[in-house]
Amino acid sequence: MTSKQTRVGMGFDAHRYLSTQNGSTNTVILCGIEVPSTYDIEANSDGDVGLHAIIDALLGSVDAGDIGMHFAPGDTQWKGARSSMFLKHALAIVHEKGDELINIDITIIAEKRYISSYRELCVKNSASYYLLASDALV
Ligand SMILES: Nc1ccn([C@@H]2O[C@H](COP(=O)(O)O)[C@@H](O)[C@H]2O)c(=O)n1
Ligand SMILES: C[C@@]1(CO)OP(=O)(O)OP(=O)(O)OC[C@H]1O
Repeated sequence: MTSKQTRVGMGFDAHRYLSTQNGSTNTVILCGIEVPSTYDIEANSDGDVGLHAIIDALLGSVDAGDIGMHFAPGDTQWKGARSSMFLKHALAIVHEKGDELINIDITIIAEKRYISSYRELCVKNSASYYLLASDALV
């Protein structure tokens, strides 16, 4: 008989803000959705800090390294890449190892802009990537 183990992964990411010429039409990507922002995010990919942190947590939970080991920082092939693609890769590794995702808890630290009005959309959208009910992603 095999016993089931619960593994916990912890992820973190931080990106600098950049000024933008686009003014009020500018957006950044957060948990896969476009959020209006008067700043840009400095990144090689789409700079989705939310998904990058989750990807690190997923990879860490199954001892599969971190995001930079799978998608090298600065590699031009990832220029502007959507982070949902990186996430798909990390999830596939979790599933290949016979593990399943039960719950995600994510904290976004951003003094500007105030993002609570996007919270529900971010949760619903992120949960859809994992086929999780949105109450499993908080
Ligand atoms: N001092 C460091 C910092 C990062 N890495 C690798 O790069 C990846 C991306 O890191 P960010 O800080 O830019 O998010 C990270 O996953 C590491 O693989 C490093 O090797 N040394
Ligand atoms: C996935 C990568 C690929 O360039 O994306 P970045 O946008 O550079 O983001 P970061 O969180 O700094 O590091 C992860 C990188 O490996």
